[in-house]
Amino acid sequence: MHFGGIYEDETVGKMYDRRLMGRFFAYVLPYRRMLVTALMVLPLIAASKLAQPWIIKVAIDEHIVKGRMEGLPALAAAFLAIIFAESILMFAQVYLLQWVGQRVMYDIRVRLFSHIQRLSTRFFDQTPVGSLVSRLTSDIEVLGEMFAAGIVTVVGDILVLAGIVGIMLYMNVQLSLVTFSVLPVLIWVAFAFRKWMRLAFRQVRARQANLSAFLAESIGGMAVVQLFNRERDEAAEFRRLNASYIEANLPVITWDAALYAVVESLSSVAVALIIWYGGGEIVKGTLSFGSLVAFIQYIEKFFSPIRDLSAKYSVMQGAMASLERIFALLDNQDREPGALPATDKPAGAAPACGGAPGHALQSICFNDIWFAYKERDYVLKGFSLQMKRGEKVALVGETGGGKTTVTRLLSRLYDVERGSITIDGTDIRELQLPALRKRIGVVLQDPYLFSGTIAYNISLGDPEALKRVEQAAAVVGADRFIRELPKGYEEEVRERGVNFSAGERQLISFARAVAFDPEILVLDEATASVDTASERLIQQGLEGLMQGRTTLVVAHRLSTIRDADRIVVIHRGEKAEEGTHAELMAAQGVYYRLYQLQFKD
Ligand SMILES: Nc1ncnc2c1ncn2[C@@H]1O[C@H](COP(=O)(O)OP(=O)(O)OP(=O)(O)O)[C@@H](O)[C@H]1O
Repeated sequence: MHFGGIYEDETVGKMYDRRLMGRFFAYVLPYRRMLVTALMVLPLIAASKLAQPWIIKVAIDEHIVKGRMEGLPALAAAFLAIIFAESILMFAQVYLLQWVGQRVMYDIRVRLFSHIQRLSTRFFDQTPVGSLVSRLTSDIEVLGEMFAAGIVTVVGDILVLAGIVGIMLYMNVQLSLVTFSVLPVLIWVAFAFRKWMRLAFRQVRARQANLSAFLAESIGGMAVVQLFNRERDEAAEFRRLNASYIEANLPVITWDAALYAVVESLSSVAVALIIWYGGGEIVKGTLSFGSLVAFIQYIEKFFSPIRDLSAKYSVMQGAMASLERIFALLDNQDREPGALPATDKPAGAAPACGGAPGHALQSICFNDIWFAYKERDYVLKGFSLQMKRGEKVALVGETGGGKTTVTRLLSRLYDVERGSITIDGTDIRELQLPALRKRIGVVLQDPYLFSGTIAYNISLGDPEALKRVEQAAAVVGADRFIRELPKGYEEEVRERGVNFSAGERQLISFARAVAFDPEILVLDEATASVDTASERLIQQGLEGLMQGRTTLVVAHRLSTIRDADRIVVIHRGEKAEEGTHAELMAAQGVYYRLYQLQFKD
């Protein structure tokens, strides 16, 4: 479980990665017009920032010092107008950038989700759901921050900085050089802090990942935690992870605060230098008073983007790490299997079940199939089974024997490694997945219900199935309890169907299978036992469900088994016995012993 280790490999990348940004840019490209508009506003904002101290300088030097009133109101008005224009431009720029950011996030989310939908069952076996959810949510959110935190406006900041340097040099070269003497220190500090911050961030993100993974598991398994009185230990573990997260944050806070303080005091030093040196220049008459005031204002405008640098830096770093993870997922090619061209028929796929494709005697044929989830660890070893159209075959055997696996292979959640499965003589690997899955209706061992109405859960939004909802519910006998619900078919199902009993959930999932009207039915009976009344209901439901369909059922209830046309006993991935209930009982083999075991009471 979740004690100690790091759950997710936390990659803390570079601040800027050309390759990643190049790929990311492809998503921004469709919105280039908006982006360019936002960028075009940047020089205007920079100009208005630069103009303000200049107006003050003119007001002081040309009017206040000289005692000339005329023109002063006009200057004040110009100052106001510039501030007003700047705020409008800022609004436009922030809005445009955020708009682009939101669209880009939307597009990446859609792309990522449809990519995930096409990944194979094996991929989902190996990937924690939590990590996929965070790819689609928090990782993409971080990309949005890149727009929100004004990374793009760094271009604007650079314009402002360059403009300030230019204007200061124009006003007074010597004073500018004196002021700029703090710059080497500033640059050194910024670079040194960046290095330290990067290490600290790595820790923070790793521990944050631990914390989220722990939460996902612990909240997901809350019922177990509560039933086994594990709250105290879970809380202790949470405190530990939480504390280690805070601990990792402390250096970041320290560096952040220190950077802020250092930049702040350097800017004060610069102001002090201006007053000391500039004051002397005024006395000597080589600098105007207005220029001195303008100098001080420019210096403040010079330092403020530098102060924000650390925040922008951390956003960029987070964004690079997120991009890395998002692209890694997009690059994952572990797709659901496609259809093989008929000529590529795998070896060993001879139609051993007899008959030519199209009119074979057997409906379904498992022909010497081998399969392993993990390399070489075979779960099925040369399993064969033939089923006639309309036949009802039950798979039984001890737990872990491979029964469910047989059903998964039939609907191609996984592909067989050796041997073949044919339906009406055609290898299922030659069929397109949607075509194959349209023919097979599957009832899973643990029926999964979505949040939505009952009608939605039966039809899953399929228009054809929707027409058959009530009829399907009636066939499996689910209509009785549904009709008693206050809103009937429109009753809301909460996440995973928690507001329904296990038996009701099963009946809904039976109705779902019927609504899709498949010719083949695969039924993995729930192992959980239900009370006798529900058992009878479910039994009746099953009969309705199986009517007229070729059915492969993983059976746990002996009542289901008894009237199966054939029973196949699977033992450690191999067929141990096959026959009707009566035949197998008479043989007194594995089935007989299983039966005895279950009925010994
Ligand atoms: N997704 C998976 N990844 C790895 N191993 C798996 C996976 N699913 C099943 N197995 C393993 O394959 C074996 C067969 O599992 P399967 O579910 O087919 O058994 P079963 O006969 O249906 O059991 P039960 O009666 O308990 O449902 C088991 O040993 C199981 O641990």
